[in-house]
Amino acid sequence: MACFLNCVRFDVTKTITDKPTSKEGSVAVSSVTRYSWDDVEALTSNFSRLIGSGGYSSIYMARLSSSAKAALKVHVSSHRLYKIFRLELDILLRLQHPNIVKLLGYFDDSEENGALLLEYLPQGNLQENLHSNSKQVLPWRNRVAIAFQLVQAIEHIHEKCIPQIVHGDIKSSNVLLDKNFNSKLCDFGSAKVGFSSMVQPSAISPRSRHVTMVGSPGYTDPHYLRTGVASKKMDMYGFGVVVLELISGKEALSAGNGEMLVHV
Ligand SMILES: Nc1ncnc2c1ncn2[C@@H]1O[C@H](COP(=O)(O)OP(=O)(O)OP(=O)(O)O)[C@@H](O)[C@H]1O
Repeated sequence: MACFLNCVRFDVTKTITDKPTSKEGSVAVSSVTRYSWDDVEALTSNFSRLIGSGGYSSIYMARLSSSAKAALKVHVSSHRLYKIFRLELDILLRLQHPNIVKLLGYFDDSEENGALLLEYLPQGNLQENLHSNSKQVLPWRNRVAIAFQLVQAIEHIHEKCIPQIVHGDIKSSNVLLDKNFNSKLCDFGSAKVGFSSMVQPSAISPRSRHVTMVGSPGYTDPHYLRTGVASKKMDMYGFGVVVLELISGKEALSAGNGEMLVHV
């Protein structure tokens, strides 16, 4: 319990520059807790329960109090991945929307290590709910609501934030579900903000032979793959694939024959 007393509470809106604001007014998370590493260990009971993992991170169950649960996303320790953590942190600090995962706090050593404390979504991600045999079949009304809520989250980052945000990795495993199966978009580690969301990345030069592209097989806009130019359209392409998954119940990329759903 001592750790909670050590937490630094501050108004993050005062520390952030160049923050996107909503066209409906200035929107930013008003208060987010900055934790020490000791706090992180205490919150997760020494990382005792892994609840998810991704390419860059591991996600652990955390407890804020005896009843309140949260999810702690610990980024893999490295200088390169620290930049992804900072990007995701900076974006989440600025976003507040019912269909976007809420940031509760974070740990940042300003060098290589970072962690995000997020609201806990007990029904896991949409991919598991659609394609795992152990899960109940998702009713049609939930599927329609999830599609509608996901596109509202996308509309918010594209049209209501200044500068605009392109998520860059819309896929069913980045859509989390709360206890009532409401959807929350997560994972802003591939996002592009403002001008950078409309330009060709520097890695894509005529002379460069190796091009680093972000994207998930089955969901990536072919135009982005051809040109490297990120745009809002790449998010809409990913959204279209998720809608196909919701309607058909098939995976974006078949584990069996590697066939892409968009080609079926
Ligand atoms: N807030 C949360 N509540 C419950 N589960 C979560 C939460 N955040 C993440 N997860 C679980 O962890 C998985 C990975 O999370 P996330 O996509 O944020 O990680 P990542 O390292 O950025 O992954 P990627 O490989 O897609 O880049 C999710 O698909 C989900 O199953």
